[in-house]
Amino acid sequence: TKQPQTQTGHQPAPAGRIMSGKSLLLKVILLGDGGVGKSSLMNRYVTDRFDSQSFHTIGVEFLNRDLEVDGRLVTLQIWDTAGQERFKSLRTPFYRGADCCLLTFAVNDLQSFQNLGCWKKEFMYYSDVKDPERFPFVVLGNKVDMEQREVGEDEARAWCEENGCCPYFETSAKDDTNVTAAFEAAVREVLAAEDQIDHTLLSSTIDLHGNRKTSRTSCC
Ligand SMILES: Nc1nc2c(ncn2[C@@H]2O[C@H](COP(=O)(O)OP(=O)(O)OP(=O)(O)O)[C@@H](O)[C@H]2O)c(=O)[nH]1
Repeated sequence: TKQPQTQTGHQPAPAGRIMSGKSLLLKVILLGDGGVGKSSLMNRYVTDRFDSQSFHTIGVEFLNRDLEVDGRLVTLQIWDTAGQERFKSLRTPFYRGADCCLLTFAVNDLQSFQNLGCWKKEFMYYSDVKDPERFPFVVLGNKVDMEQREVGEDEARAWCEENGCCPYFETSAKDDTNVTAAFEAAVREVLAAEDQIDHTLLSSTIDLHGNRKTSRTSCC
């Protein structure tokens, strides 16, 4: 059984990597159309509950959960945003300081899948991401418990490959399918991106003019 430590709030997290006690504090943000199940995924992961009557989010909310990934203690601060267009100005100020973005759609809603690119663009526009090519995204195809699908798994995986080779998870907040795996993957993506930066800095060279030279490897 899960024994999460939770905390709720409505203040933006400070930007940058900070420690919460002995654990690393990571901010992940859930984006996607209204009704795809962002709040349900966060609540399933942190409180192990599912509400079939959940209300639309207004603005943003966050919950914390402590976990250990590959021997590292992490406090995951999960930000759930309002997917409805009318709440755009309330959610975008909270994109800053995110360490990972979880782009979410519902597999029974083609439009929500087609909008993934818009969500990615919106995130990149309002966040303070320094290196867009290395920023970690994870894609979640939610509601896989529903019988009628409008988006196939292959189609979703192809989109992920074309859009930065981001990991893809088919989830159900209702049945608790792949929810833990998806959030843990987000943490691993952040840690891997940091390791890559460290590695790049270590392996880079300074040329005669004082410029740092690095060679970039493919993400796939
Ligand atoms: N069958 C099924 N229903 C789900 C699942 N996840 C969420 N729902 C339902 O879908 C509806 C919308 O879920 P929310 O979690 O509120 O969606 P949201 O993306 O947070 O919506 P906004 O707050 O408007 O952005 C609710 O009725 C949920 O119970 C799932 O995995 N399977």
